Amino acid sequence: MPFLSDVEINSLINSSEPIIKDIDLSQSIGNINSRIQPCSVDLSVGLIFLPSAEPKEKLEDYPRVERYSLPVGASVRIETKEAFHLPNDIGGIAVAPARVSRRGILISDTGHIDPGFKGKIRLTLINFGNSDFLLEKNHTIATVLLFRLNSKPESDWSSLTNNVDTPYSHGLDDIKYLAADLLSVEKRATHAASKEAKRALGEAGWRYALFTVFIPILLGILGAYGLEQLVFAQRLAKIEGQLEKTNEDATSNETSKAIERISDRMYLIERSILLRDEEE
Ligand SMILES: O=c1ccn([C@H]2C[C@H](O)[C@@H](COP(=O)(O)OP(=O)(O)OP(=O)(O)O)O2)c(=O)[nH]1
Repeated sequence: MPFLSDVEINSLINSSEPIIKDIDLSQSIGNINSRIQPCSVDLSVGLIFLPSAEPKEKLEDYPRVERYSLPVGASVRIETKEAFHLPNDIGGIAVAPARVSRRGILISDTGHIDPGFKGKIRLTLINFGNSDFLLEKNHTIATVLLFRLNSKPESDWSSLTNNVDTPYSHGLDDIKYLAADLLSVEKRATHAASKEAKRALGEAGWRYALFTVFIPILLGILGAYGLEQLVFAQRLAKIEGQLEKTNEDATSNETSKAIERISDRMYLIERSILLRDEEE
């Protein structure tokens, strides 16, 4: 099964019955940006069909655009700009171009193109990367290796489909099965963020209480009993050190333990002041 070279592909595209229509031939073979590569053809984005959170009744109800920034975890259906008009002895294998897959974009249904296939190719793209991926009309989105069969098939795509041109809805009407936000990234991110915010607020609340309530009360007690600061300076230094450590603690569990230790110390200080007062 020999693959077609750039020379063969070029002559079949430029023949009286072109095997690919609507292809941009402004860059000639030998140019890195040429649509015709050594043994393949690059296909580009034509239309972008956006799935909907709520499945719609008709294909026409789904938004279609020529430019779209595909969010992380989202999927779209793409129709190529180019249309195949393959004879019955030429088939193709569609693969994702490296520049697309390197960005974490999975093309879920690249596969074979039947000999005799007539029409545009429809692809499903899912963004598994960590950043939005810009899709735009004329951007390369698939690479197709073309091959010639060793012998003619008894039945090609055209005869399988009763020689009717591939219907517009072919490979598009299943858009209703696509999830708008495949990995529910947005939902999960919001949940994680609100959980983290609650945790942070909880810890901050404790720290705020320590600084604004307990410490002033303690200092008030010290002042009221006229005790020399030197007597308690060492203990206060320990409390401050403990508070600093509390700020650095990574988990709420560690924070709670540190707060417990500080509270115990404060209780002991308070008791020692009261005992001293009774003795006097
Ligand atoms: O990613 C692809 C792969 C193929 N095709 C086209 C060319 C192919 O000749 C035709 C049928 O492909 P396939 O035989 O793989 O699909 P099927 O599920 O067997 O048939 P159908 O799509 O009619 O259900 O669809 C696409 O549009 N997109």
